[in-house]
Amino acid sequence: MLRVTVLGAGAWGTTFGRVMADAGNEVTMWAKEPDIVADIQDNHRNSSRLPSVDTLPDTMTATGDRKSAVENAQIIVIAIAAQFARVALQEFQAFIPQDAIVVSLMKGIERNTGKRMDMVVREALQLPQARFAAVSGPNLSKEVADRKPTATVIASASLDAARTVAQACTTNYFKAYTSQDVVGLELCGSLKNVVALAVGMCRGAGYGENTVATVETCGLAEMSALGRAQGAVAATFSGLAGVGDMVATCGSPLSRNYAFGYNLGKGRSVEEATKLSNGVAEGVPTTDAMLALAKKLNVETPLATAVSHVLNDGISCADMLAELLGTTQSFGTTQSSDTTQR
Ligand SMILES: NC(=O)C1=CN([C@@H]2O[C@H](COP(=O)(O)OP(=O)(O)OC[C@H]3O[C@@H](n4cnc5c(N)ncnc54)[C@H](OP(=O)(O)O)[C@@H]3O)[C@@H](O)[C@H]2O)C=CC1
Ligand SMILES: O=C(CO)COP(=O)(O)O
Repeated sequence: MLRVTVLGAGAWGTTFGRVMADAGNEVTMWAKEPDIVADIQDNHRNSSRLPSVDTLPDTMTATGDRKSAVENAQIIVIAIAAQFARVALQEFQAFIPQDAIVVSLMKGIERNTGKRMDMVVREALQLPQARFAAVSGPNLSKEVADRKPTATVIASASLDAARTVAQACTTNYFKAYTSQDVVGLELCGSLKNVVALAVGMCRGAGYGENTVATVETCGLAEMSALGRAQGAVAATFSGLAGVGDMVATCGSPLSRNYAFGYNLGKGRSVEEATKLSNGVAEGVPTTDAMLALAKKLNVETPLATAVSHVLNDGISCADMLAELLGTTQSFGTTQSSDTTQR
Protein backbone atom coordinates (compact mmCIF):
# COMPACT_ATOMS: atom_id res chain seq x y z
CA MET A 1 0.00 0.00 0.00
CA LEU A 2 1.35 3.42 -0.99
CA ARG A 3 0.26 6.95 -0.06
CA VAL A 4 -0.94 8.58 -3.27
CA THR A 5 -2.08 12.14 -3.91
CA VAL A 6 -3.91 13.24 -7.06
CA LEU A 7 -3.75 16.95 -7.98
CA GLY A 8 -6.92 17.79 -9.89
CA ALA A 9 -10.26 16.09 -9.25
CA GLY A 10 -11.49 16.16 -12.80
CA ALA A 11 -12.97 13.22 -14.68
CA TRP A 12 -9.69 11.37 -15.28
CA GLY A 13 -8.02 12.55 -12.10
CA THR A 14 -10.86 11.15 -9.99
CA THR A 15 -11.10 7.98 -12.06
CA PHE A 16 -7.37 7.31 -11.87
CA GLY A 17 -7.44 7.99 -8.14
CA ARG A 18 -10.14 5.34 -7.87
CA VAL A 19 -8.04 2.89 -9.91
CA MET A 20 -5.18 3.42 -7.45
CA ALA A 21 -7.56 2.96 -4.52
CA ASP A 22 -8.85 -0.25 -6.14
CA ALA A 23 -5.18 -1.34 -6.39
CA GLY A 24 -4.94 -1.06 -2.58
CA ASN A 25 -3.46 2.40 -2.04
CA GLU A 26 -4.53 5.29 0.18
CA VAL A 27 -5.54 8.16 -2.12
CA THR A 28 -5.85 11.85 -1.29
CA MET A 29 -7.55 14.00 -3.92
CA TRP A 30 -6.63 17.69 -4.08
CA ALA A 31 -9.04 20.08 -5.80
CA LYS A 32 -9.16 23.85 -5.91
CA GLU A 33 -12.97 23.77 -5.80
CA PRO A 34 -14.19 23.52 -2.15
CA ASP A 35 -17.49 21.98 -3.30
CA ILE A 36 -15.64 19.10 -4.97
CA VAL A 37 -13.50 18.55 -1.87
CA ALA A 38 -16.61 18.46 0.31
CA ASP A 39 -18.45 16.12 -2.07
CA ILE A 40 -15.60 13.60 -1.99
CA GLN A 41 -14.97 13.95 1.75
CA ASP A 42 -18.58 13.95 2.94
CA ASN A 43 -20.47 12.04 0.25
CA HIS A 44 -17.71 9.85 -1.24
CA ARG A 45 -18.74 11.16 -4.65
CA ASN A 46 -17.51 13.58 -7.30
CA SER A 47 -20.94 14.29 -8.71
CA SER A 48 -19.83 17.22 -10.86
CA ARG A 49 -16.83 15.62 -12.58
CA LEU A 50 -17.59 11.86 -12.33
CA PRO A 51 -21.39 11.55 -11.96
CA SER A 52 -21.41 7.94 -13.20
CA VAL A 53 -19.74 6.68 -9.99
CA ASP A 54 -22.18 6.44 -7.07
CA THR A 55 -19.64 5.77 -4.34
CA LEU A 56 -15.92 6.30 -4.21
CA PRO A 57 -13.85 3.98 -1.97
CA ASP A 58 -13.44 4.94 1.70
CA THR A 59 -9.68 4.96 1.04
CA MET A 60 -10.19 8.05 -1.17
CA THR A 61 -10.23 11.31 0.77
CA ALA A 62 -9.93 14.94 -0.36
CA THR A 63 -8.47 18.25 0.69
CA GLY A 64 -8.06 21.76 -0.65
CA ASP A 65 -4.88 22.37 1.33
CA ARG A 66 -1.76 22.09 -0.84
CA LYS A 67 0.79 21.30 1.89
CA SER A 68 -1.17 18.59 3.67
CA ALA A 69 -2.20 17.12 0.31
CA VAL A 70 1.34 16.21 -0.74
CA GLU A 71 3.67 16.33 2.28
CA ASN A 72 3.42 12.58 3.01
CA ALA A 73 2.80 11.32 -0.51
CA GLN A 74 4.94 8.61 -2.09
CA ILE A 75 3.31 9.07 -5.51
CA ILE A 76 1.90 12.41 -6.67
CA VAL A 77 -0.39 12.24 -9.72
CA ILE A 78 -1.00 15.40 -11.76
CA ALA A 79 -4.39 15.62 -13.46
CA ILE A 80 -4.67 19.34 -14.06
CA ALA A 81 -5.66 20.79 -17.43
CA ALA A 82 -2.34 20.98 -19.28
CA GLN A 83 -2.41 24.69 -20.08
CA PHE A 84 -2.80 25.53 -16.36
CA ALA A 85 -0.30 22.99 -15.03
CA ARG A 86 2.83 25.12 -14.75
CA VAL A 87 1.26 27.88 -12.67
CA ALA A 88 -0.75 25.44 -10.56
CA LEU A 89 2.29 23.25 -9.81
CA GLN A 90 4.55 26.12 -8.77
CA GLU A 91 2.31 26.51 -5.71
CA PHE A 92 3.14 22.91 -4.67
CA GLN A 93 6.88 22.94 -5.35
CA ALA A 94 7.96 23.74 -1.78
CA PHE A 95 5.89 20.89 -0.32
CA ILE A 96 6.81 17.98 -2.62
CA PRO A 97 8.70 15.23 -0.68
CA GLN A 98 12.24 14.65 -1.94
CA ASP A 99 11.59 10.96 -2.69
CA ALA A 100 8.09 11.15 -4.18
CA ILE A 101 7.52 9.95 -7.74
CA VAL A 102 5.53 12.50 -9.74
CA VAL A 103 3.16 11.09 -12.38
CA SER A 104 1.51 13.11 -15.14
CA LEU A 105 -1.85 12.13 -16.61
CA MET A 106 -1.92 15.25 -18.75
CA LYS A 107 -2.17 15.09 -22.55
CA GLY A 108 -1.16 18.41 -24.01
CA ILE A 109 1.62 20.67 -25.25
CA GLU A 110 2.09 23.97 -23.39
CA ARG A 111 0.84 26.57 -25.85
CA ASN A 112 3.14 29.52 -25.13
CA THR A 113 6.36 27.47 -24.89
CA GLY A 114 5.73 24.41 -27.09
CA LYS A 115 6.91 22.24 -24.20
CA ARG A 116 5.65 18.73 -23.42
CA MET A 117 4.16 18.02 -20.01
CA ASP A 118 7.24 16.11 -18.84
CA MET A 119 9.24 19.31 -19.44
CA VAL A 120 6.61 21.53 -17.77
CA VAL A 121 6.28 19.32 -14.69
CA ARG A 122 10.02 18.87 -14.23
CA GLU A 123 10.64 22.61 -14.58
CA ALA A 124 7.79 23.65 -12.29
CA LEU A 125 8.78 21.17 -9.55
CA GLN A 126 12.56 21.15 -10.19
CA LEU A 127 12.23 17.38 -10.54
CA PRO A 128 14.94 14.96 -11.74
CA GLN A 129 13.85 12.79 -14.67
CA ALA A 130 14.23 9.61 -12.58
CA ARG A 131 11.30 10.74 -10.40
CA PHE A 132 8.99 11.63 -13.31
CA ALA A 133 6.57 9.26 -15.01
CA ALA A 134 3.79 9.80 -17.53
CA VAL A 135 0.63 7.74 -18.10
CA SER A 136 -1.01 7.44 -21.51
CA GLY A 137 -3.19 4.94 -23.33
CA PRO A 138 -6.77 4.14 -24.42
CA ASN A 139 -8.27 5.42 -21.17
CA LEU A 140 -11.62 7.14 -21.74
CA SER A 141 -12.39 8.00 -18.14
CA LYS A 142 -16.03 6.91 -18.05
CA GLU A 143 -15.22 3.42 -19.33
CA VAL A 144 -12.39 3.09 -16.80
CA ALA A 145 -14.75 4.36 -14.09
CA ASP A 146 -17.16 1.61 -15.17
CA ARG A 147 -14.25 -0.80 -14.57
CA LYS A 148 -14.29 -1.95 -18.19
CA PRO A 149 -11.01 -3.69 -19.12
CA THR A 150 -8.26 -1.59 -20.63
CA ALA A 151 -4.54 -0.98 -20.47
CA THR A 152 -2.13 1.92 -20.34
CA VAL A 153 1.57 2.72 -20.56
CA ILE A 154 3.67 4.17 -17.76
CA ALA A 155 6.80 5.83 -19.16
CA SER A 156 9.78 7.01 -17.14
CA ALA A 157 13.50 7.40 -17.71
CA SER A 158 13.75 5.21 -14.60
CA LEU A 159 12.37 1.71 -15.21
CA ASP A 160 12.16 1.26 -11.43
CA ALA A 161 9.91 4.31 -11.14
CA ALA A 162 7.79 3.11 -14.06
CA ARG A 163 7.43 -0.31 -12.44
CA THR A 164 6.50 1.20 -9.07
CA VAL A 165 3.74 3.27 -10.66
CA ALA A 166 2.58 0.39 -12.87
CA GLN A 167 2.27 -1.92 -9.87
CA ALA A 168 0.39 0.79 -7.95
CA CYS A 169 -2.27 1.21 -10.66
CA THR A 170 -2.72 -2.35 -11.95
CA THR A 171 -6.06 -3.97 -11.07
CA ASN A 172 -8.20 -6.77 -12.53
CA TYR A 173 -9.60 -4.30 -15.09
CA PHE A 174 -6.66 -1.89 -15.60
CA LYS A 175 -3.31 -3.21 -16.84
CA ALA A 176 -0.25 -0.95 -16.86
CA TYR A 177 2.74 -1.66 -19.09
CA THR A 178 6.09 0.12 -18.73
CA SER A 179 8.28 2.07 -21.14
CA GLN A 180 11.27 4.40 -21.01
CA ASP A 181 10.12 6.41 -24.05
CA VAL A 182 8.75 9.46 -22.24
CA VAL A 183 9.06 11.68 -25.32
CA GLY A 184 7.10 9.30 -27.54
CA LEU A 185 4.41 8.72 -24.94
CA GLU A 186 3.94 12.45 -24.34
CA LEU A 187 3.68 13.17 -28.08
CA CYS A 188 1.20 10.31 -28.59
CA GLY A 189 -1.10 11.43 -25.80
CA SER A 190 -1.11 15.10 -26.72
CA LEU A 191 -1.12 14.98 -30.53
CA LYS A 192 -3.86 12.32 -30.88
CA ASN A 193 -6.20 14.94 -29.45
CA VAL A 194 -5.62 17.11 -32.54
CA VAL A 195 -6.47 14.12 -34.75
CA ALA A 196 -9.59 13.48 -32.67
CA LEU A 197 -10.77 17.04 -33.33
CA ALA A 198 -10.47 16.40 -37.08
CA VAL A 199 -12.16 12.98 -36.90
CA GLY A 200 -14.98 14.34 -34.77
CA MET A 201 -15.48 17.06 -37.39
CA CYS A 202 -15.69 14.46 -40.15
CA ARG A 203 -18.29 12.47 -38.22
CA GLY A 204 -20.28 15.59 -37.39
CA ALA A 205 -20.24 16.63 -41.03
CA GLY A 206 -21.46 13.19 -42.11
CA TYR A 207 -18.32 11.74 -43.68
CA GLY A 208 -17.76 7.96 -43.57
CA GLU A 209 -15.13 5.37 -42.70
CA ASN A 210 -12.86 6.06 -45.71
CA THR A 211 -12.51 9.72 -44.87
CA VAL A 212 -12.04 9.05 -41.15
CA ALA A 213 -9.41 6.37 -41.83
CA THR A 214 -7.58 8.75 -44.17
CA VAL A 215 -7.52 11.49 -41.54
CA GLU A 216 -6.38 9.08 -38.80
CA THR A 217 -3.58 7.78 -41.04
CA CYS A 218 -2.44 11.33 -41.79
CA GLY A 219 -2.53 12.10 -38.09
CA LEU A 220 -0.48 9.06 -37.14
CA ALA A 221 2.08 9.92 -39.82
CA GLU A 222 2.46 13.45 -38.43
CA MET A 223 2.71 12.26 -34.82
CA SER A 224 5.33 9.69 -35.81
CA ALA A 225 7.32 12.23 -37.84
CA LEU A 226 7.41 14.62 -34.90
CA GLY A 227 8.39 11.71 -32.66
CA ARG A 228 11.27 10.75 -34.96
CA ALA A 229 12.45 14.35 -34.99
CA GLN A 230 12.56 14.33 -31.17
CA GLY A 231 14.26 10.96 -30.78
CA ALA A 232 11.15 8.99 -29.76
CA VAL A 233 10.92 5.20 -30.20
CA ALA A 234 8.93 4.39 -33.37
CA ALA A 235 7.18 1.40 -31.75
CA THR A 236 5.56 3.71 -29.20
CA PHE A 237 3.37 5.19 -31.95
CA SER A 238 2.09 1.77 -33.10
CA GLY A 239 1.41 0.70 -29.51
CA LEU A 240 -1.15 1.39 -26.80
CA ALA A 241 -0.18 5.03 -26.32
CA GLY A 242 -0.25 5.74 -30.05
CA VAL A 243 -2.63 3.75 -32.25
CA GLY A 244 -4.38 2.36 -29.17
CA ASP A 245 -5.30 5.72 -27.73
CA MET A 246 -6.11 7.14 -31.16
CA VAL A 247 -8.59 4.33 -31.87
CA ALA A 248 -10.34 4.91 -28.53
CA THR A 249 -10.34 8.70 -28.68
CA CYS A 250 -11.31 8.98 -32.37
CA GLY A 251 -13.97 6.32 -31.98
CA SER A 252 -16.02 7.66 -29.09
CA PRO A 253 -18.24 10.62 -28.23
CA LEU A 254 -16.93 10.11 -24.68
CA SER A 255 -13.80 11.87 -25.91
CA ARG A 256 -14.04 15.60 -25.25
CA ASN A 257 -11.84 16.27 -28.29
CA TYR A 258 -13.95 14.07 -30.57
CA ALA A 259 -17.13 15.70 -29.24
CA PHE A 260 -15.65 19.18 -29.70
CA GLY A 261 -14.78 18.36 -33.30
CA TYR A 262 -18.21 16.81 -33.87
CA ASN A 263 -19.86 20.09 -32.86
CA LEU A 264 -17.57 21.98 -35.23
CA GLY A 265 -18.49 19.51 -37.97
CA LYS A 266 -22.14 20.31 -37.30
CA GLY A 267 -21.36 23.93 -38.14
CA ARG A 268 -21.09 25.25 -34.58
CA SER A 269 -18.42 27.85 -33.78
CA VAL A 270 -15.41 27.24 -31.53
CA GLU A 271 -17.12 29.34 -28.86
CA GLU A 272 -20.31 27.28 -29.09
CA ALA A 273 -18.37 23.99 -29.03
CA THR A 274 -16.40 25.22 -26.00
CA LYS A 275 -19.62 26.00 -24.10
CA LEU A 276 -20.94 22.52 -24.92
CA SER A 277 -17.69 20.74 -23.93
CA ASN A 278 -17.89 18.46 -20.88
CA GLY A 279 -14.42 19.18 -19.53
CA VAL A 280 -11.26 20.33 -21.27
CA ALA A 281 -10.67 19.55 -24.97
CA GLU A 282 -6.87 19.65 -24.75
CA GLY A 283 -6.49 19.34 -28.52
CA VAL A 284 -7.74 22.91 -29.04
CA PRO A 285 -4.79 24.73 -27.41
CA THR A 286 -2.41 21.93 -28.42
CA THR A 287 -3.05 22.40 -32.16
CA ASP A 288 -1.10 25.67 -32.48
CA ALA A 289 1.54 24.32 -30.10
CA MET A 290 1.92 21.30 -32.41
CA LEU A 291 2.38 23.63 -35.40
CA ALA A 292 5.05 25.63 -33.57
CA LEU A 293 6.85 22.40 -32.64
CA ALA A 294 6.64 21.14 -36.25
CA LYS A 295 8.08 24.42 -37.57
CA LYS A 296 10.96 24.26 -35.09
CA LEU A 297 11.67 20.64 -36.09
CA ASN A 298 11.10 21.26 -39.83
CA VAL A 299 8.38 18.63 -40.02
CA GLU A 300 5.37 19.13 -42.31
CA THR A 301 2.03 18.66 -40.57
CA PRO A 302 -0.72 19.31 -43.12
CA LEU A 303 -3.47 17.83 -40.92
CA ALA A 304 -2.58 19.92 -37.87
CA THR A 305 -2.27 22.95 -40.17
CA ALA A 306 -5.74 22.35 -41.60
CA VAL A 307 -7.16 21.89 -38.08
CA SER A 308 -5.58 25.17 -37.01
CA HIS A 309 -7.37 26.87 -39.93
CA VAL A 310 -10.65 25.44 -38.57
CA LEU A 311 -9.95 26.70 -35.06
CA ASN A 312 -8.45 30.08 -35.97
CA ASP A 313 -10.17 30.96 -39.26
CA GLY A 314 -13.43 29.02 -38.98
CA ILE A 315 -13.03 27.03 -42.22
CA SER A 316 -15.50 24.18 -42.75
CA CYS A 317 -14.83 20.47 -42.53
CA ALA A 318 -15.06 20.24 -46.33
CA ASP A 319 -12.42 22.95 -46.67
CA MET A 320 -10.25 21.23 -44.04
CA LEU A 321 -10.36 18.01 -46.05
CA ALA A 322 -9.74 19.80 -49.36
CA GLU A 323 -6.72 21.52 -47.82
CA LEU A 324 -5.44 18.24 -46.38
CA LEU A 325 -5.91 16.12 -49.50
CA GLY A 326 -4.60 18.83 -51.74
CA THR A 327 -1.18 18.53 -50.02
CA THR A 328 1.69 16.42 -51.39
CA GLN A 329 2.19 14.47 -48.15
CA SER A 330 2.93 10.78 -48.70
CA PHE A 331 1.73 8.55 -45.90
CA GLY A 332 4.40 7.39 -43.47
CA THR A 333 6.77 10.23 -44.22
CA THR A 334 6.24 13.94 -44.69
CA GLN A 335 7.98 15.44 -47.71
CA SER A 336 7.08 18.67 -49.43
CA SER A 337 7.83 17.52 -52.99
CA ASP A 338 6.85 13.84 -52.96
CA THR A 339 4.19 13.08 -55.57
CA THR A 340 4.32 9.30 -54.99
CA GLN A 341 0.91 7.67 -55.23
CA ARG A 342 -0.43 7.13 -51.68
N1 LIG B 1 -11.09 12.64 -19.21
C1 LIG B 1 -10.47 11.63 -19.79
O1 LIG B 1 -11.10 10.67 -20.28
C2 LIG B 1 -8.96 11.63 -19.86
C3 LIG B 1 -8.24 12.80 -19.63
N2 LIG B 1 -6.88 12.76 -19.74
C4 LIG B 1 -6.07 13.95 -19.49
O2 LIG B 1 -6.01 14.18 -18.08
C5 LIG B 1 -5.90 15.57 -17.83
C6 LIG B 1 -6.97 15.96 -16.82
O3 LIG B 1 -8.19 15.67 -17.43
P1 LIG B 1 -9.50 15.42 -16.53
O4 LIG B 1 -9.18 14.79 -15.25
O5 LIG B 1 -10.50 14.76 -17.41
O6 LIG B 1 -9.90 16.91 -16.12
P2 LIG B 1 -11.15 17.76 -16.63
O7 LIG B 1 -10.99 18.05 -18.08
O8 LIG B 1 -12.38 17.09 -16.17
O9 LIG B 1 -10.90 19.08 -15.78
C7 LIG B 1 -9.66 19.72 -15.83
C8 LIG B 1 -8.99 19.58 -14.46
O10 LIG B 1 -8.02 20.58 -14.34
C9 LIG B 1 -8.31 21.37 -13.19
N3 LIG B 1 -7.91 22.76 -13.40
C10 LIG B 1 -8.26 23.56 -14.40
N4 LIG B 1 -7.69 24.76 -14.23
C11 LIG B 1 -6.96 24.69 -13.09
C12 LIG B 1 -6.13 25.59 -12.38
N5 LIG B 1 -5.93 26.81 -12.86
N6 LIG B 1 -5.55 25.19 -11.24
C13 LIG B 1 -5.75 23.95 -10.77
N7 LIG B 1 -6.53 23.03 -11.40
C14 LIG B 1 -7.11 23.42 -12.55
C15 LIG B 1 -9.80 21.26 -13.00
O11 LIG B 1 -10.12 21.65 -11.68
P3 LIG B 1 -11.65 22.04 -11.34
O12 LIG B 1 -12.43 20.80 -11.59
O13 LIG B 1 -11.60 22.42 -9.88
O14 LIG B 1 -11.99 23.17 -12.26
C16 LIG B 1 -9.96 19.78 -13.31
O15 LIG B 1 -9.61 19.04 -12.17
C17 LIG B 1 -6.04 16.28 -19.17
O16 LIG B 1 -4.78 16.69 -19.64
C18 LIG B 1 -6.63 15.19 -20.08
O17 LIG B 1 -6.18 15.35 -21.42
C19 LIG B 1 -6.19 11.60 -20.05
C20 LIG B 1 -6.88 10.43 -20.25
C21 LIG B 1 -8.30 10.37 -20.16
O1 LIG C 1 -7.25 10.71 -23.58
C1 LIG C 1 -8.37 10.25 -23.53
C2 LIG C 1 -8.64 8.80 -23.74
O2 LIG C 1 -7.45 8.05 -23.71
C3 LIG C 1 -9.55 11.13 -23.31
O3 LIG C 1 -9.68 11.92 -24.41
P1 LIG C 1 -10.39 13.34 -24.28
O4 LIG C 1 -9.44 14.25 -23.52
O5 LIG C 1 -10.59 13.70 -25.72
O6 LIG C 1 -11.68 13.13 -23.54
